[in-house]
Amino acid sequence: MQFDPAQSQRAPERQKGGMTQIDRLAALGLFDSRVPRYTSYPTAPVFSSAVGAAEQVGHLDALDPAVPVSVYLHIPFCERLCWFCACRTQGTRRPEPVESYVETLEAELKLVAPHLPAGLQMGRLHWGGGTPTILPPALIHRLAQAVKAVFPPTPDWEFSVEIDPTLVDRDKIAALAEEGMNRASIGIQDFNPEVQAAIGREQPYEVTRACVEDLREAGITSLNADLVYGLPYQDAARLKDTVEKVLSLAPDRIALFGYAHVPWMAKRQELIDESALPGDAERYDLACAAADQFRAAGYETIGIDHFALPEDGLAKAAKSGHLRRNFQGYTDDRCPTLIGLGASSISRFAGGYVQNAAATPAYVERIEKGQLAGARGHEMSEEDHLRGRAIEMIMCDFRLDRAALEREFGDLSRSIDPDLVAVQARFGDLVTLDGKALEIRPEGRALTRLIASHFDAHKPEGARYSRAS
Ligand SMILES: C=Cc1c2[nH]c(c1C)Cc1[nH]c(c(CCC(=O)O)c1C)Cc1[nH]c(c(C)c1CCC(=O)O)Cc1[nH]c(c(C)c1C=C)C2
Ligand SMILES: C[C@H]1O[C@@H](n2cnc3c(N)ncnc32)[C@H](O)[C@@H]1O
Ligand code: MET
Ligand code: SF4
Repeated sequence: MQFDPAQSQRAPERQKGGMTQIDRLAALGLFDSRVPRYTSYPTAPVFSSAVGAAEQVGHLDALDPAVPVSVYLHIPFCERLCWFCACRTQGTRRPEPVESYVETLEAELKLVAPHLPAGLQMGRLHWGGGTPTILPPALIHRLAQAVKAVFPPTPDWEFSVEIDPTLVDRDKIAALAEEGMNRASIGIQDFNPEVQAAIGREQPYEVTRACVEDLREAGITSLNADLVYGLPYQDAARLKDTVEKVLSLAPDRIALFGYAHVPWMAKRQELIDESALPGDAERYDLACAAADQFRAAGYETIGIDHFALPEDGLAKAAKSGHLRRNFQGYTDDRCPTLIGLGASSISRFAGGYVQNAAATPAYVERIEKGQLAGARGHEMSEEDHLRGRAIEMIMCDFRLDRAALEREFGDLSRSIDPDLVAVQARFGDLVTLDGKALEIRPEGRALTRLIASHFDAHKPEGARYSRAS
């Protein structure tokens, strides 16, 4: 779902020289290509184990205390394990593993603290997962205070939390709000009971609605809802109904992700009935129809898979050219540094990426030995910075500003010129190219990830990504 829905063309209007628009996109590789989602460049699968704790220390020691950092904290636990989910998380119904993990996070914070320059502040904090709301109120307070002790928040800091509406209550929301939570993201995915049964995730509308009311009452100013298209048994009527229910909750932002079926990566997806997944054309039409519905309700399209009300920070960032991409997807966060804490978390520094050991036991082992948990990563060359910015521009703005890259990177910016020419040769009038910029026209936006991948000099040989559409 990667286009401006205002311009999206559904049958029968999408004829183009005897070929339907969808046939044309298919011929260009929309359904066959397997390309990254570019939440970073280089992407996580190409990180090397040659980078680890030593580089992490170097990057932390080099931080400028005058520039606030963003902090991401990963909670890899859920009470239920939805079959469609590709996130790094494990199921538990007991409190002990969660409590012990919080202790490890506290220990990690103590290991990081001596490497931070005096006076460094935190501009943003995000708790993701997994399900952070698996923490009981006492652990929420303990963890938030441990983070704030090491990273004092700026006066206007933002604190966002990923919330499972079926695993949260008023006490947990009150605890989070007391600690400063002002943004929240709820998982919805789909409201249809048949679809929910097919993804192993029961979630009544009423429970979701009550959660939203509690969050609003607690003072949440920006609420995001996650949806997924391309799930088993989804069809036009069901998705339309889901979108109507979502609209009745009036979220400020919506993420509408294309279902990534990657059972070789996420074993639990073997429980998904592949024969019930929508076909290529149906999947494309589902995305178009949902996007049209959000547009009609006053939401603006943000990048390839988000929508936001015009007053929301994400829409404002998109309009002013300040939209950015990070591991959570699209963001209006302009902090150059993201410090990731917890199992599998990725830190982004000016000089490179460092990912913590991914499996929880391996992460815990490192921290218990008194080492930082960085286990993989990538040191950025100047050309990596150039290509990373080029890809981010395409993913965020559908426009690669060649002139801006020249201003920032000088002669080095010429190294992407052959790729610009190759993109124009392959995608023809779906893009425009002049001396100043490459632009993806609305009809070509479904191909955005594929076009971005032309600028990727690190495409791994064996990595099996999810589909491009
Ligand atoms: C919170 C949910 C998700 C995050 N990423 C995905 C989901 C559902 C989806 C996803 N991420 C990757 C793939 C495979 C390649 C692709 O299709 O593009 C999929 C389906 C790649 C990837 N992204 C990250 C990592 C570490 C990886 C692959 C390697 C690995 O599994 O470790 C970064 C990353 N993605 C998410 C988070 C929270 C995160 C790092 C902190 C979220
Ligand atoms: C964090 C968000 O990631 C999305 N998410 C989780 N697993 C997948 C997948 N396999 N494909 C697409 N999106 C997914 C859900 O919408 C979740 O809420
Ligand atoms: N675990 C929560 C949910 O599914 C948050 C989104 S998925 C990381 O609702
Ligand atoms: S969708 Fe959310 S609740 Fe379901 S398994 Fe994934 S992280 Fe856990």
